[in-house]
Amino acid sequence: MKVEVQNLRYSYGTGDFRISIPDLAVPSGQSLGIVGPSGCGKTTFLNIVSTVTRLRQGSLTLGDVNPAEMTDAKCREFRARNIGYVYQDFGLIDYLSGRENLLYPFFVTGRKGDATLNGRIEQLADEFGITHVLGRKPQTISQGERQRLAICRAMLGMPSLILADEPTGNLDPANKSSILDHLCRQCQTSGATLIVVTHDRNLTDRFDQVIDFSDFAQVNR
Ligand SMILES: Nc1ncnc2c1ncn2[C@@H]1O[C@H](COP(=O)(O)OP(=O)(O)OP(=O)(O)O)[C@@H](O)[C@H]1O
Repeated sequence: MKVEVQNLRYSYGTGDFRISIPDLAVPSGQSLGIVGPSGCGKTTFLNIVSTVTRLRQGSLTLGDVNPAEMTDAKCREFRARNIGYVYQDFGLIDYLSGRENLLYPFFVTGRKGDATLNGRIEQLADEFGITHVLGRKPQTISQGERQRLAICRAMLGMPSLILADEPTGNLDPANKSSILDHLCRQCQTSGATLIVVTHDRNLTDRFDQVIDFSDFAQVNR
């Protein structure tokens, strides 16, 4: 899914933070790495692209869809079908097992019982080395295992866009590299567009383009 942004301006109701992006495009199937200091708006941008944060100024186009023309309910459905999001804090639900966490987003689309989906869980869990945590609750597994679970959840529905906020932040250097390679490879195979926020500039050579968000943000402190 092609992601295109033009003349985007965003600020929160409180605070001095402002972001302004004149023009940014990620062609379908390509990858973008976002770098920049803490607080420069990387997560804010992912939330706008995911349609969770509604844009008030400028335009965002996802494939041939303009989210500004859609209701919140339509955006929610669009998101569930087309976008996988690896949250910075993982966003796993404590009282659900690993497997239930993977399936949770599919309640929205009614695909929870889908046999293909269940088969893909086994395959992804094997590839990401988390088969042993599928029956366990998030608080009983390691940070790195939680992170890999969150990545698998984002990839499970074969979305055409994957947004990942520091997806390797809690992993050791060898795992960082291999998990990111894996994420990029999976996206290449499925043709998904990938946008990754990272603080680690050693990892950015994998992406088709890299943008430093300090060029876009204004923060008065
Ligand atoms: N809900 C909110 N209301 C007001 N200000 C906010 C809100 N969420 C974030 N901010 C501010 O907006 C700015 C950008 O935040 P954001 O989380 O997008 O930064 P970031 O680049 O992802 O940071 P980090 O690398 O630390 O995760 C920060 O100054 C933050 O304090």
